[in-house]
Amino acid sequence: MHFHILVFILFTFIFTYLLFKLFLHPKEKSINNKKAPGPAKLPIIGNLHLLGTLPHRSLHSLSIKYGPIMSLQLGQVPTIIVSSSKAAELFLKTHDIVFASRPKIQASKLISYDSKGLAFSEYGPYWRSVRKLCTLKLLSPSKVEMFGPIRKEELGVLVKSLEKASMVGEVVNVSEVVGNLIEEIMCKIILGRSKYEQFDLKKLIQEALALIGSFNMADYVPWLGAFDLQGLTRACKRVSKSLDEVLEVIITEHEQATKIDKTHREDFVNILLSIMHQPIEFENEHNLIIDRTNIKAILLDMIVAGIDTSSTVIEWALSELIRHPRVMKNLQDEITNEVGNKRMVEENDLNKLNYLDMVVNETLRLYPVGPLLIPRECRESRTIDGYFIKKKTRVMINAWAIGRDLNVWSENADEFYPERFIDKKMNYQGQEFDSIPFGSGRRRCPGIQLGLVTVKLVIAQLVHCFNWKLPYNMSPSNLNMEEKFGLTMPRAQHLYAIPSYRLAGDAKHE
Ligand code: HEM
Repeated sequence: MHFHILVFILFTFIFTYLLFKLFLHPKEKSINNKKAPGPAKLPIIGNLHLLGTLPHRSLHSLSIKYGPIMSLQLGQVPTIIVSSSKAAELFLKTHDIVFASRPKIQASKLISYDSKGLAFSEYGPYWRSVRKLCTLKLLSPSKVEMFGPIRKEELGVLVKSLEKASMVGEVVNVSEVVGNLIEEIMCKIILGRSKYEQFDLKKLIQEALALIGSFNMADYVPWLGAFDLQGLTRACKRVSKSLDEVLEVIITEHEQATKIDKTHREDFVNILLSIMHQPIEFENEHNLIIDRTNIKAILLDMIVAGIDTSSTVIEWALSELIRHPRVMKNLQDEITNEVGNKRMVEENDLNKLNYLDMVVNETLRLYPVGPLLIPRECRESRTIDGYFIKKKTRVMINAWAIGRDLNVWSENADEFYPERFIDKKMNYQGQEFDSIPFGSGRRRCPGIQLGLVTVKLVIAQLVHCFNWKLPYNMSPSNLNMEEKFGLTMPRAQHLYAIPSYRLAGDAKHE
């Protein structure tokens, strides 16, 4: 019985699709507008089969054939892939407002309260208000500085445990300890604490990250979504229910603590609760009164966007430093010259460490954690560089390809060579397009400052306090550097290394 219904539905869709192709397509063509070049597509799936397991690499190869503005059909979604810095500037600066929206994806609808957070909400008064709120109240320079003691404390704990490991020559899973460190830091900043006996917050966050990053057929061939063939709809609903329960507990706990003690520590939950039920913005008579659902959606976005990003950058930087002893030595020398060898690095040392900046810029160029940024959606039909782009077209910016463009970065573009940034200062505020690890334009990352200070401090500390060598006498040049594709782009294999403590015996490290 069910089988017959399924066959009937499939035939109905295929029939509708063919009708659409026969009668609508010629009409489209008759409009004299040039489409960006792209590969031939298959019925129903379009070009989905060309993405492969590492879409940023497959799309880069295709762009060499079809050009920096390439047209694809992903299932039923017309898509433009942007693969050069010049083209990115057109989409993210010249015509930024046209491409400042996000497509609705199923995972964000189900997990992130119908996209009521920041990262996946469509462009408009709601997004503008929430963005302003997050930039001013949560991620401003003064707030980033205010959370400095949390970074210092957590990093101190890690250094102590690594010092113990170094005494016995233990092999450390660097990817795991860095991941845990960033999770601890971000959960304390966002939620006030990271450990809860009642539930496994870390596991839930990992599940949510995996679901938001997964490739869901429902987003590309919506009529297939009804069948939930990948089981992702069910998984999203289950994780969303558990996360909601957890957020309710955390918020209620904060509300009760505030009633008892007015001098509570500031974290994102408390900051947001202090403005609950208040209008946060008046714009063309749009008056957003922030409620509990808005707060939960914003908190979730901060957790999802804030944790994996920073830890992935640190993991890649340490891998490249271990692979390049010359660069590692230059960096350690710079830090020792500024800080000495009797104390740990402090946050206010960071602005004197120019070589560290270059190492971080080079890591972000080669390993942008969001290789295709977060997809954009075209808000109105527009002709860009002679190519007609229809309203609702999805736009993906291949930041990975842009950072490795031979025309911009010369023939050694694939090499880790921080010195290329000696005369090229990067501030990621939307002026440069040769490397765009934080995106650009209105939707660029609002957590740049928090991300950069965390990444720089952790890298500086770990190479200042320790020398690192690969286990089992592995040669640095043999370290596997393959990546995995997802919401972020981490190493395919965890990084393992042996630390040896290098500060003076009486050095202070708290
Ligand atoms: C080194 C660390 C980080 C990197 C490399 C990074 C990268 C990115 C990228 C590529 C985007 C998409 C931009 C676009 O579409 O143009 C983004 C968006 C975003 N990031 Fe970050 N990010 C980092 C850290 C953070 C942190 C620490 C937070 C907050 C706790 C954060 C919050 C967000 C949010 C909320 C968005 C969505 C913005 C919007 O759509 O308006 N990020 N980030």
